[in-house]
Amino acid sequence: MPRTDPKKPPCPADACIAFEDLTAGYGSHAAIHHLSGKLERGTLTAVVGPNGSGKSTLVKCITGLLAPMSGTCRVATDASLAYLPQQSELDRSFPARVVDLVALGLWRERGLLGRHRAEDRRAVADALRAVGLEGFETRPIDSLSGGQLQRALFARVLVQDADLILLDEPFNAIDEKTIRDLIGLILHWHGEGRTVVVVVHDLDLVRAHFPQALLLARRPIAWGSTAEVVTPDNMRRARQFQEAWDEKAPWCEPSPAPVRGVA
Ligand SMILES: Nc1ncnc2c1ncn2[C@@H]1O[C@H](COP(=O)(O)OP(=O)(O)OP(=O)(O)O)[C@@H](O)[C@H]1O
Repeated sequence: MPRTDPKKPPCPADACIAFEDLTAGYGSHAAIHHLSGKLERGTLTAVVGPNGSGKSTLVKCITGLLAPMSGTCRVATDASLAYLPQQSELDRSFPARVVDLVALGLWRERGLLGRHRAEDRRAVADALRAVGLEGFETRPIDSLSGGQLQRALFARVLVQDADLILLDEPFNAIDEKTIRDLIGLILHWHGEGRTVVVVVHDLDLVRAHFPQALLLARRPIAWGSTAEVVTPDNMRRARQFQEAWDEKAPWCEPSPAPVRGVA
């Protein structure tokens, strides 16, 4: 994991995540190029951009699941991390009950096979209540609707009690009521001073609820306050850049345009 590599300089004190000329991707194929900047502690940031613009790749870099091709991605060493991947990456056929799925959020404290204490069972019950899934404890996860599964996954994040929360497209194929409830949890986490990073496609949601935004199109297009980043002009630039992207281009060409609003 980048954040535990003793050869790398530590994350700046006010930052939860710091990128320095980060280029990342798969094999020899880069999906994000030359990202520099930092996310301050306690911020709520939406990562936006067209399909294939590198949003999930960036989140995977932050988790340490993907190592940079060049540059660095550093996470504060004292920040515990909770990560919710896209639902499409989850195996719903895994034979588990809702309560087991949520209790997985405690694995750091208890280990995967550790016995759960009364306080753990309380934490899981509280989390299920908070996401509106009281009474679903023994339901097999493959019997849940998409929205109910997302609520259960948010309950797992709740019990993780992490300083840094990364959510990859948590509102995909979810109804409006569920989105409202999940947004409420995200705002609550932000209010508690946690750093929250969410990949979001719905720009109305971003404008309404996210103070900060990072707009990607294989490279950073804009980063800063949402009002300055999610503008028609920037969205058009992102689309144009993404559509003009040459998959066979050398992966390390410098960014041709300045990035506005980078911290
Ligand atoms: N495991 C992988 N192996 C090879 N290429 C990948 C892999 N995952 C993603 N890519 C490629 O990296 C690029 C960026 O993908 P990424 O999933 O990060 O984009 P995204 O912005 O999250 O897209 P979307 O909005 O469609 O979810 C795409 O060209 C994609 O095909």
